Amino acid sequence: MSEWQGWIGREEERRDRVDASALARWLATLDRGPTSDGAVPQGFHWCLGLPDAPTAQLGNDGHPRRDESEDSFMPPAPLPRRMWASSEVEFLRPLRVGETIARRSRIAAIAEKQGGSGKLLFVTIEHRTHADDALALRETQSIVFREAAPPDAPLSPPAPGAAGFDAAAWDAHRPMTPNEPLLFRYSALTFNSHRIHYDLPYARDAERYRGLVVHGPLTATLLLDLAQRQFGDNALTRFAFRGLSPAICGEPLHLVLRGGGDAIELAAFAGDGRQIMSGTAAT
Ligand SMILES: CC(C)(COP(=O)(O)OP(=O)(O)OC[C@H]1O[C@@H](n2cnc3c(N)ncnc32)[C@H](O)[C@@H]1OP(=O)(O)O)[C@@H](O)C(=O)NCCC(=O)NCCSC(=O)C[C@](C)(O)C(=O)O
Repeated sequence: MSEWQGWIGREEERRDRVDASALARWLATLDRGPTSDGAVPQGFHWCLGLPDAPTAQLGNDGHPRRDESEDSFMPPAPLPRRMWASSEVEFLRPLRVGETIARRSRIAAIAEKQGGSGKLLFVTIEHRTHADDALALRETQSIVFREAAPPDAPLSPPAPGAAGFDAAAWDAHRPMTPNEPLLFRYSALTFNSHRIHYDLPYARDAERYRGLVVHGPLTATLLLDLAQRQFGDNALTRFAFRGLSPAICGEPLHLVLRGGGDAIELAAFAGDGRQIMSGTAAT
């Protein structure tokens, strides 16, 4: 039996409210206007039910410390470098300003794997989000913990090559460059104090990234935004994404999609063609 068996099934519940001011800040962060019907655009749910551990209880990476205690929801992964690996979201009904949110989360699986980059520990969490007592969203999220990088490890991802990105194969393309203010605003919106997103010496020296890392849910939110510009606000019934390689702040990011109906393909690429994220969705 895995040493993690006792953590499977552990649950937590967080309560929140869809707040008009938070929504206004989210829309400003994404450079977009409100929806025509007043509902909250898809992607905003990642700003709800946030971790609120006191600052004194944060670990070296800026996340709430993970330990064996009864109040710790996340298992005490011995691997220090945390990343958001993937998510599968089902949108059952749009959220509206003023609604009361209850999100129940459950540790569904913990799996050790050997990856090309070293030892990996995947923690899979199932979330159920109710808005005014109606089930509005289901999400299965995977967080990955990676082993420490030796202090002289080459910075990752490798410096951009020259190949370039080809937009011709896609139906919609939004080029952009995530910058420090965008990353700061997204960290603030999600109350995420993970240092890889704002502390360059830490990101480079402790975790061996080439620069500040763009949040996985921010890239996913930008893809959802692209899809909603194409198909309409709250048009998607499901969205799944997988982080393939870190996006670096200050470097070009190409957000693309193609297809329609139940066969929408989404992706994010770096300027040199390195794929950052893959995704699928359906209307
Ligand atoms: C995760 C890395 C290190 C693995 O890269 P690797 O080369 O070591 O692994 P691999 O050899 O490609 O795969 C090994 C195994 O892992 C699985 N696997 C591999 N990748 C995934 C994935 N994404 N989701 C689910 N499973 C995955 C893969 O299927 C395989 O399983 P198998 O042995 O059973 O066949 C690499 O893919 C990578 O760097 N991805 C980018 C992640 C990223 O940039 N996330 C966003 C930034 S971090 C963040 O936003 C944080 C936040 C918001 O602050 C916060 O803490 O919550």
